[in-house]
Amino acid sequence: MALAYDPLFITSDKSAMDVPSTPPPMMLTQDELKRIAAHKAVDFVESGMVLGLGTGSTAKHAVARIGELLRQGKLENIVGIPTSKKTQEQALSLGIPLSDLDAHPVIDLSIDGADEVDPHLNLVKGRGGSLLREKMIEGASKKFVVIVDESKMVKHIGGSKLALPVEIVPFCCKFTAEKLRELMEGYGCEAKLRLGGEKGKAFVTDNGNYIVDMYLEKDMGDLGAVSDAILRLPGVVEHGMFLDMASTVIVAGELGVKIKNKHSSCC
Ligand SMILES: O=C[C@H](O)[C@H](O)[C@H](O)COP(=O)(O)O
Repeated sequence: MALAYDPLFITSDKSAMDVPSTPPPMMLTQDELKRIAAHKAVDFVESGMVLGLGTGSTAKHAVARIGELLRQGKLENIVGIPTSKKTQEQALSLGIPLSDLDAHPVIDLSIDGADEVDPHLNLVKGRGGSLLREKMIEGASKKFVVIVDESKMVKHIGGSKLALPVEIVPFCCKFTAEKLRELMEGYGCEAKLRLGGEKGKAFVTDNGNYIVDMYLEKDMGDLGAVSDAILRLPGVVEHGMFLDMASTVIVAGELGVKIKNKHSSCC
């Protein structure tokens, strides 16, 4: 059944977004909203581009769409740089030619989901465990388009009582988790080693590392200072705060699609 969704209701203007131009459409599922945001992002893709391919339940719709356009001959000469083994598998199954950052150190456009987005377009990512490769690839991108459903929009990242993931080396992981907890104690932090690996063991990232999920009770305030402090801890590989990296965030909600661009997004 066709969705009762008005694709023409797209705005990058806050005031316009606040006043819906169409009656509320029928309820869309979260997955339908994710797909709508993903397809809108793929409109930015042009033939000949080197593309960062994101990971997760939203990004998979973008990868599928890119595969579909290639198959239809509407896109040509695309090279994809996958941000995880899972995305690599999906892209290969769709016939998307793949490469890596060694061969393509500059990426034209990356498209990926996020766990949280604040009004300045700072992100939390990595609840799916792919934050390191994502940060490397998206950080090497001329344009980074983030795709989310409206449930991901928050006032302050990391303060939602959902996890801020930190990738750490497996060596003495409890020691590093405790150091993280101590560092973030002032924010009411609980630090948990992520499980979900074989036989209930630790979750292992594509890079052979572990993840500590930090649950914070308070907002972090100076995100840059917190980021630096986390990265200074020996044993930490990377964290899931993506500060000042997104060029554009595409938010799909019940009332339409909102496009937020860097430097014109705030408040
Ligand atoms: O590690 C996972 C990635 O950062 C994902 O992009 C993020 O967790 C958002 O995933 P989803 O689109 O499934 O909510």
